[in-house]
Amino acid sequence: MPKSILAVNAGSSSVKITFYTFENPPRTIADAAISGITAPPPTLKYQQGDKKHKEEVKEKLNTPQDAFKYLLQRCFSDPDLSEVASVDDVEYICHRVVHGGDYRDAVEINDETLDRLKGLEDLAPLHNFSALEIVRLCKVELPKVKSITFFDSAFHQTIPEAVRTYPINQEIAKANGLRKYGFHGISYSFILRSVAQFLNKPIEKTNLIVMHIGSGASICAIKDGKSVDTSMGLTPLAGLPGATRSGSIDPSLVFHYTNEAGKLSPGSTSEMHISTAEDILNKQSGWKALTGTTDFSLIAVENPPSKAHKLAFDIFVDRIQGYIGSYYVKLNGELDGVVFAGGIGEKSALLRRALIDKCQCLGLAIDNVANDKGPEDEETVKDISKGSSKGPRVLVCQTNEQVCCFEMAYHCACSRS
Ligand SMILES: Nc1ncnc2c1ncn2[C@@H]1O[C@H](COP(=O)(O)OP(=O)(O)O)[C@@H](O)[C@H]1O
Ligand SMILES: CC(=O)OP(=O)(O)O
Ligand SMILES: [Mg+2]
Repeated sequence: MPKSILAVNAGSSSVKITFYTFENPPRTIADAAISGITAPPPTLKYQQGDKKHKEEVKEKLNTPQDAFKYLLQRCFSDPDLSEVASVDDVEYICHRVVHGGDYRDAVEINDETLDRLKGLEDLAPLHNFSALEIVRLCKVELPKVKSITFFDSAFHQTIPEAVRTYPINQEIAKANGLRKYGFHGISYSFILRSVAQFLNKPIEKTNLIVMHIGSGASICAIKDGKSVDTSMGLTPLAGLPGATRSGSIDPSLVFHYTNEAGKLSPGSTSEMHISTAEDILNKQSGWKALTGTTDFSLIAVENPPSKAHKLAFDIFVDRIQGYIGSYYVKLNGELDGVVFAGGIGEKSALLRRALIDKCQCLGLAIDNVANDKGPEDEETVKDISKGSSKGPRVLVCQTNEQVCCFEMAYHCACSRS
């Protein structure tokens, strides 16, 4: 029986795993995810063949490693899942890691690379910590399986110097790696490839403005198939607001917020050096601070339940509109399409309509019926532009970070054998 490849996407509040057959083209064997680790009880979503279900998890899962172990066990013990009955059936584990510093490519994990990645943990403690804890766990508990890490930041290594450099003391900036990195790159490369194919254009001639908007939200300007700017920065906090993140604010706000802000947060461990300010801006801001909910589907409604919900919606539209205007100019108006992706981008017709209405001056227009319908389950890219529109296409892309990790691992494996 061919071995499988396991792709892992660990977030601060969720862990998703997918098993694929190690063959070309790959076939999904099973998909499992735990969400709500930080807001118990956690929920399990499991899909294997036609079997699909969702359940509340009774066990206590305090960390992403607990969730990962639970998911593995759940898959290995499923009598219908004979293709992955134990670790012996796994050839590679591909881990999505948000911050890869200066790494341009995927990295195979060994003592040296793991040490280098540890050095990056402070730059994205909220994201990298959980992913690397799972990498470490795999190294100890599944020592025979090769782990490869794929970085969200790698796609943005093409961002020009004047865009990625912060105007601060450059010696300090270089010594501490303080620059714009940008994230969601695994998703952007999947979207770029899918959209270029949909538009029947070579990737290296494709110009797009892509939004990956979910609980974490960012936007990217792609020129000739390369990232030339993105809204996230040194960390995933910069740019657009999100479920619990403030997005860009005046940095001085930190010093006026509370006098506790600069101290280590009570949630900080000896390995996660998070200040109260980082904790507030990353975990206690965004939709949660404005409305009490982190669920944008309760905010993006025709009749918002409160003024605060309406304000949260309007803030999001305003910030995205600002980036679209700026990126349109950066791309010299030579734009093939504007693409919506991520949980909100793929599911909220209301957000798409409100935003495109505000960008009409760029020639963007949508077909309301196509927009309301959104993409079908198996439809990766859907065109929702108004038929008569001569402007750039408006598209929805159902992104898939897991499959992208798999494809890269497959590519690495093929090029080595
Ligand atoms: N119909 C909808 N309308 C608006 N927002 C939605 C809808 N469905 C899901 N969402 C939002 O999508 C978010 C999840 O997006 P996703 O990209 O999956 O998140 P993550 O950043 O955790 O990977 C949810 O928090 C929810 O707010
Ligand atoms: C980079 C980032 O913000 O990731 P996520 O949206 O999964 O939190
Ligand atoms: Mg995500």
